[in-house]
Amino acid sequence: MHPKALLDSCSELLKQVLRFDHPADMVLSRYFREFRLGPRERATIAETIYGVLRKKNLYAYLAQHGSGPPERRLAILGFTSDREYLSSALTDQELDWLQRCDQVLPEDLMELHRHNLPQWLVDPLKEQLGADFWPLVESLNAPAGLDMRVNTLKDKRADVQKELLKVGLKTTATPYSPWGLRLADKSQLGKLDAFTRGAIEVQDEGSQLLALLVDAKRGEMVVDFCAGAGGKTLAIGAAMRNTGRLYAFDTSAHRLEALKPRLARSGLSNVHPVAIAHERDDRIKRLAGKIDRVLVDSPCSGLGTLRRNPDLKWRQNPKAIEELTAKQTAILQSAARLLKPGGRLVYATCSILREENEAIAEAFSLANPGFTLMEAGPILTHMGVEHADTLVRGPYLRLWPYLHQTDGFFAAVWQKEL
Ligand SMILES: C[S@@+](CC[C@H](N)C(=O)[O-])C[C@H]1O[C@@H](n2cnc3c(N)ncnc32)[C@H](O)[C@@H]1O
Repeated sequence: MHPKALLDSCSELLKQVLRFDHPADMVLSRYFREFRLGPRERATIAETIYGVLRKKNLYAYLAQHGSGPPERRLAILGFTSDREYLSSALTDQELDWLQRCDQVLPEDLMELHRHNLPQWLVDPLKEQLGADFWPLVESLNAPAGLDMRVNTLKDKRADVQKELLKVGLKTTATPYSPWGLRLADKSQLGKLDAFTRGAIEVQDEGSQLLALLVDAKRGEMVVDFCAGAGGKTLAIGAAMRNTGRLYAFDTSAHRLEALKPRLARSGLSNVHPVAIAHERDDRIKRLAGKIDRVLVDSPCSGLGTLRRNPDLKWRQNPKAIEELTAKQTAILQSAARLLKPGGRLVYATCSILREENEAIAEAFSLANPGFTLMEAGPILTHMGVEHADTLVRGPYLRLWPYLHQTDGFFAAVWQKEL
């Protein structure tokens, strides 16, 4: 594709994405389904769009001084291909403006143009993190790597690693999860034999650690309350060695549908997907007091995944967070009723906000004296996770991209009294 056409595609897509009517990945997949492009062109377009979303404050500021349609100026600033290739698509005026942009020094910029966050997010993050605010910002504005979980029901991690190396994919064992492999470069895994036979699934190391906290055992009754497309369900089902009964609940039948082909690949037959109407559904009431372990991977702002979904920081707002926290409280309270005496409850999010994490857990502990908060660190150590003490803040699991190279995750664990 000629660089001029590629830049035009980026500008057109930015116009749609920056309306924030739909998630950016949805807009991109629709575009790629409509226009058949090569893998390099798709990568350039996607990275340019994500690059602009990551640095929207800065680019909008620099774009004020250029000429031509604003989306084109943003696309030029975020364009990920090499400068020579880009230059061949630009007018002399644009080249001149771009050169002036290159000369702007970070120390001359206002804070808002350096952190590229909406102000409502800056204050709570600074309060929570102090001097670590800037390392966090830097990590959130960088693209994420690609982690996989090895399905230990089918293969050993070391064997899969050797198999992938034979087809030219160099991986390293993830430092914390005993199930994980990390790819140095992003690759398409869908056609690999290891993928089609269910030996690997794409899953962030942080998500793997959440499934490890459940510590589901052979023969148990387990509920994944917000199973979605089943990322954690598959990990828990394999940990149960395909025995017992694992219910995968979700209010979205559509998301549960996406679990089915993954289940077929995984070889698991202990998983029972159930679409529920809401968290007080009658089907849940029938299971009250019968379940050994419950994972609540709660709907949340997703702000821990900004490396992969940078549009979320522009799509979320304080009102939406408030609504989410009410939902999180209600779901956790309902899910807790499922547990047997002595059972384990895990509440998790992929948010970095205290409101969706510690605040929900603290309120639950206060309202439910029959549940004892457990220390996440020793549980993870018991599960074979090295350096688990570096993954926690107090009793809670707290993962950060700048510290752990995972998405941002939170988890709290309770035991119901005997
Ligand atoms: C964070 S996502 C789950 C991701 C999934 N566990 C995974 O590992 O891929 C949260 C899920 O909660 C579901 N959800 C929202 N409200 C719910 C409710 N009241 N009860 C159960 N699930 C709900 C959403 O449909 C969404 O799939």
